[in-house]
Amino acid sequence: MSSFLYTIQHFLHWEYALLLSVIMLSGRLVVYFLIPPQNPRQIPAVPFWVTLLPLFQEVDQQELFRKYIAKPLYKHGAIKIFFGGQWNVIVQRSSYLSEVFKKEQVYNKSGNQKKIPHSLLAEFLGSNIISARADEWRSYRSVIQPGLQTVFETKPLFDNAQRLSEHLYQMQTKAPSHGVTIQGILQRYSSANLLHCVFDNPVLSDAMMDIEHEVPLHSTQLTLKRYLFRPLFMNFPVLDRFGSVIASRSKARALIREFTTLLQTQILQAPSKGRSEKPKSLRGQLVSAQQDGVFTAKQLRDNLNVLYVAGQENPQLLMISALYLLAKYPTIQEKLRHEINTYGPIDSNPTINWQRLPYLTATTLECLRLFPPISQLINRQMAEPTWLGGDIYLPAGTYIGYNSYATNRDPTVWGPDVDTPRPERWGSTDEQISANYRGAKARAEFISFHGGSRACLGEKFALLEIKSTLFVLVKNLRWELDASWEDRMTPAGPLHPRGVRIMFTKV
Ligand code: HEM
Repeated sequence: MSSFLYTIQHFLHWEYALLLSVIMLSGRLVVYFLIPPQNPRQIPAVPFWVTLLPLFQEVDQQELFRKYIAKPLYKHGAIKIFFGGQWNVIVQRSSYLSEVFKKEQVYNKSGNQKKIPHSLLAEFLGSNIISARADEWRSYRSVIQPGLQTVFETKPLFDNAQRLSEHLYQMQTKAPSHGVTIQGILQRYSSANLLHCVFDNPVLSDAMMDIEHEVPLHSTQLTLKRYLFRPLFMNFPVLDRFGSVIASRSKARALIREFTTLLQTQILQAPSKGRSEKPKSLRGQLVSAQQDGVFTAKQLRDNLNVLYVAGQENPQLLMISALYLLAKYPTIQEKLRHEINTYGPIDSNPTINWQRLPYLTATTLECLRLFPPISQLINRQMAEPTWLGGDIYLPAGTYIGYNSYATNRDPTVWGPDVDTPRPERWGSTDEQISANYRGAKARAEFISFHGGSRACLGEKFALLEIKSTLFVLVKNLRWELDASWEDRMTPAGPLHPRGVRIMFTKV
């Protein structure tokens, strides 16, 4: 009997201990994850559940921003926000951002490979030119910068844009009662531009524009994006620790390997057929860096992955938003058409004098201001405790980032009509627009391409690409939003119109 009682008591102790541990662990998790840290004390926190809402319901992140984030963020210039399984600080005010961009050694770049090293995102992009810092970054930059800050040809961009406008029109005539879903074709188009102009591969570029046929690089990238950016894993990357027992994460890992191999074979090792390798082409720079021992095989792989993804994805997002804005605001589209038509005829190998197209430049900048493709990014960590702008105490180790969407729409900078597209705000002549653009970037009021020494290296190419695209499309087509498409933005990730459908007619 007594041994029976002992067993029961023992069992109860064991049960209690387990229960207590579970309660304590949950308590610690709640405290760790959900209760914002005390510091920085000077700024408020967005309730943790706001960033988790897209996991549970259909939301529009533009509405979430307006409802829960805009007011405290604009009031304090920075805010605490729960993202990627941890608390971070998002900086919005230009004067604070200028400081962040200038003091690299205090506001250390710290990408996913440091922040969440076990995650699939870290495995995919590793340590690369965007996320690395100090000597490692300088070494990457010495190789990559010459390949990106070269003179790009306009002809391949115009040729591809011409094919794009024909495809869009054909897609429209095949299903005349519905708007064209532009996202997929724009992914192929921006890949084609990047492959031809930056990676010096006209053959693969041509295949990308042949939309009747599948291109493995394109289809694998599409599937990989679907698997990699699952909201649950974006919000709780710690779950990637158990990736080997979660079928969808194993699949994502396999897709990363497949995509990486395709990039290596099709870009770096591709035969030189149809290629007129330029002395400092990005492809050539990368290949030489490995041959000369400047890059290890892993560094080459990580940088190629990030260059392809950033170089393809960001222009694609910008094109989606630009087509959306021009569809929604026909007056701007017509004014642009008028400027382009008065430019006069262009020959088959166009050398465009962009200075004669100020409204096109201003429209491009206005699209970039309203919908920066990288709408929010948190990839810096405090190397030491610092008072940001003398106002906000940031302890060492704090993760900080920026929200370009918020900074680019700051009403104290851009005026009360900040949410309305108005290309005229940039000026009417090329000189005015260039001066305003340079000034807004220098003051960190327009941060779509970031700023300071870590500013985007692809800016020149991206601007040429989007201007060429709009030039040809506006000349050939007129478009409007499909009235049956619900005008809403993506629930999470890069902020842009979700699945936008557009009706095209010939001009
Ligand atoms: C509309 C198009 C683009 C936008 C809006 C854009 C935006 C940005 C932003 C915001 C950053 C800074 C990221 C950070 O804070 O860590 C960046 C960095 C970078 N971007 Fe872009 N990007 C675009 C196109 C491109 C293209 C086409 C390429 C190359 C093919 C490119 C290459 C780079 C590189 C190499 C960096 C790293 C610069 C450094 O840290 O030294 N980008 N870009």
